[in-house]
Amino acid sequence: MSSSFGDRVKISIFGQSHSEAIGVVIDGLPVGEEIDLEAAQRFLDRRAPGKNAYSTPRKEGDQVRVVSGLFDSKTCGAPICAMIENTNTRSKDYAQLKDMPRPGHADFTAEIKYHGFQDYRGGGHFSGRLTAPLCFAGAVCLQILERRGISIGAHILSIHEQKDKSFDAVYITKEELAEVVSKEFPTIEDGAGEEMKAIIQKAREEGDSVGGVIECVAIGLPVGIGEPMFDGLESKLSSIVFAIPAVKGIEFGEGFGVATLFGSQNNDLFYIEETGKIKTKTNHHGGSLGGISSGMPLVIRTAFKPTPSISKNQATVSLEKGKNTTLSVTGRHDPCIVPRAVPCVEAAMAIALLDLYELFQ
Ligand SMILES: Cc1cc2nc3c(=O)[nH]c(=O)nc-3n(C[C@H](O)[C@H](O)[C@H](O)COP(=O)(O)O)c2cc1C
Ligand SMILES: C=C(O[C@@H]1CC(C(=O)O)=C[C@@H](OP(=O)(O)O)[C@H]1O)C(=O)O
Repeated sequence: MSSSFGDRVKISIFGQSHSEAIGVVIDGLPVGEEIDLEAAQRFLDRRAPGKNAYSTPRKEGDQVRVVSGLFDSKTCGAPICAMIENTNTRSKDYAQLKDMPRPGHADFTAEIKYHGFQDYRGGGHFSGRLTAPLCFAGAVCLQILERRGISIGAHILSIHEQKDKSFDAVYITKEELAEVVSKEFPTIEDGAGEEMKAIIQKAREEGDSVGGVIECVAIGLPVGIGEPMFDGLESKLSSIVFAIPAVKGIEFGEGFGVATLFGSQNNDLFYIEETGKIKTKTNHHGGSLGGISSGMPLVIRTAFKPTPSISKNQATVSLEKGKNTTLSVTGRHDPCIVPRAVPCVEAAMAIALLDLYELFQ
């Protein structure tokens, strides 16, 4: 399996949902960078399962243990290795799923690809649980980026058909980002958040699940981050964001909306600010021109599908018997992935941006 990302700052994620531990090795970080492990832990806590009614009931402390790579709290040139124990596994929930693949999950494709040798318990290496080490790596990268004047924050833009307000793609500030990120249910408008919680609760009661969209933004980027073709901002960010399980779409700036605009509507017009800085009046391009940062806020929207494991009866097959059958998934599942995935998208963006920033240096 290939679970590594990055050219300068490289991460490699290991473990399975029900193995002894999961973790990440981070290589190529700039040296002498102080890493506040308590702040990193707080970042991970935003994703941790088992904390509220719209999360899986599986309770994990997600305490990170850094076993190497920091000396006197600073990056020292050696790779950081961080481990997170799996403490609350219940593998019996998965006994029948080896034979009857869940519609929408990776059971079927993993079974065929790995000839039945894959660890199917808890989704194995395909589990959303693997976003815990992704968040640790992201938290480390975020701290380094903050020191270079770059801030990242995300919010829930929609759940099912309920929408929150969008970020102001031109004038979004660091303070606004910090405020939304500090919320337990991160929406800009609290009323929209309450409606979303009710939608998730209803889906859960009906044995169903819902999806949604996360909007994430980076501000303070200098002009020039991103390499040609395959290593442009869009390419790099898409590649890491699609590593988050259940992501099915990503948009930059106006995204799919550009298809219905005229050039005169979509072009972002340049002007010179009093400071002498060149900016654009609008931000349909979402901060990326030619895959290179323009200095405007970098705006992405990520679509998450509804959680595949639901208790409604659904058609599947028995692989052993070679027969059609039906399945109602039991066990502990998120009725909606989106609320816990907010820091995952921030983390993915931070890792990709630090990797590209180090090339830009
Ligand atoms: C934070 C997080 C939590 C998730 N929780 C669940 C879950 O409880 N049950 C489930 O079936 N899928 C869950 N998923 C999604 C599956 O892991 C994912 O759909 C599956 O691995 C198949 O991958 P794909 O959807 O990207 O194709 C979660 C994903 C994330 C990011
Ligand atoms: C444990 C986490 O989420 C898990 C993600 C997940 C999946 O299929 O992705 C399925 C469930 O696993 P289990 O059946 O072992 O409880 C979730 O609880 C986590 O995010 O830390």
